[in-house]
Amino acid sequence: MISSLSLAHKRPGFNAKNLEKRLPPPQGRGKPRTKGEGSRRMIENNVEKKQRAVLVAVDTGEYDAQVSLDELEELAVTAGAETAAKVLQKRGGFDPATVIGSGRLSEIAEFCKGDGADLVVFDCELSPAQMRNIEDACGVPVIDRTTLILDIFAQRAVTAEGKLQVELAQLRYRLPRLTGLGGALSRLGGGIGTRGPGESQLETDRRHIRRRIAALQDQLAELEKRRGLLRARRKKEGVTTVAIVGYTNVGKSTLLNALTNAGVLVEDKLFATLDPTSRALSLPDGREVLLIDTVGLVRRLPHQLVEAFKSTLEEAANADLLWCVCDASSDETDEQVAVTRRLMEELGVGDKPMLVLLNKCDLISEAPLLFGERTVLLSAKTGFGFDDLLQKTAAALAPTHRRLRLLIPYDRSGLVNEIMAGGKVFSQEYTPEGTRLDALVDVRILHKVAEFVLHGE
Ligand SMILES: Nc1nc2c(ncn2[C@@H]2O[C@H](COP(=O)(O)OP(=O)(O)OP(=O)(O)O)[C@@H](O)[C@H]2O)c(=O)[nH]1
Ligand SMILES: [Mg+2]
Repeated sequence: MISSLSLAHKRPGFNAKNLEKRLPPPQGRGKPRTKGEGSRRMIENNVEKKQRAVLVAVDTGEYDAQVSLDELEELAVTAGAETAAKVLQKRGGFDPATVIGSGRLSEIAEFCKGDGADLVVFDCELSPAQMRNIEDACGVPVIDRTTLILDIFAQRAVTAEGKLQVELAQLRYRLPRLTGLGGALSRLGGGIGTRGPGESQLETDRRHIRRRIAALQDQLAELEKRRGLLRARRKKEGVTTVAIVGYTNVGKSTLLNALTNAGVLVEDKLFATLDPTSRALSLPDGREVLLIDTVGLVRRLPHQLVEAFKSTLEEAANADLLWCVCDASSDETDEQVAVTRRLMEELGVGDKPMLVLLNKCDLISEAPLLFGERTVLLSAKTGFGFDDLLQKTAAALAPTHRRLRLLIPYDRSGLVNEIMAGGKVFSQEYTPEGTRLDALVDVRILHKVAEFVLHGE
């Protein structure tokens, strides 16, 4: 234990501050441990004790590994763990057997065996063999970023569809990783990476899992069909939709709640929202739009998750306008917008009209450089910028209706019914000349009512 710590101090990349700050309590430290004991203890103590995780990233220069590692830490904390140490290793590429170099691996192994940590989380995806090799060396469960995110999703899914989607993604991800994992099944008792609906299924054989996957796909297809019908009906009824998309924890749900009293759970945590909630919102031009909250994004969102949440994200893909919310008080504002744009492109809707909402501006003193015509400076918390947001939203949406004052003669009163059916009437008065209306008229019937428009009122 001591030697691993002092080594850690000397080695660049090992976050010594974290190691010092979050040292495990002295009892039991240095006690020899057999393989598997860690997981048993984890189950016993699961309720009152947080898992202590070593977080590992390899910097191959492909992306900003430090930022990604910091985000991994946030994800681990969200999943209920605490950081025991952070390790960043610069390498030309991943080691095919163990991802990181053998020297660094034995350092981490020593740290784990000395009771410094009971979980190792890798920022990159691990192959089944890599997972097994690292697990054998460290004697504690080893998971990767995808498993971690899936675990958070499993904890947070609320609706039937959300739960099915998470279970499907978990099973698909675990299936190839079950082969030959021998001892690994014993670790499926609890803790990060093992929660969620998949637990009982995982103790049975792969065939059973495959059957379960097929059943889940059927159920989801059924739900997706229903969702599709709903979307088609909305479209037919001419409902305009605005989807709130963006990075996790930027304030999407807070905004929906502030604008519509939706009562969606808001938390200072990643992935508070997994299921789309929609609420009606009135625009200044009198139009009503449907506002849809969506699942938050993270950088390098695992492909399985995009796949799993495709139907949910399709709500965004099918919207008439996107509100891309980002956190103006973060150093990562640009990256948050970029991640969202990339995902929209992946969904094939990169060219959809989009407003960029710079939220949490109550936390900043200067307006960010990003500011422009299609940008709104906003605070979901204080309400600052709401007027601007609604104005720009109305302007960004293709006009479907026009507000008009009309005088419809009684022999054409069929038109009044038509206006009511396709638009909205604000006031109606019966005069000797006919029905006077103040109404939002569907642009598709403008030609029919043009001669009855009252000008100059
Ligand atoms: N200061 C400040 N805090 C805000 C503002 N908007 C949201 N927050 C806080 O940011 C945190 C995250 O808010 P949520 O609305 O849950 O964020 P979200 O984007 O829906 O997050 P996910 O559902 O996890 O993707 C909460 O603690 C909010 O109180 C804002 O305008 N100003
Ligand atoms: Mg939310």
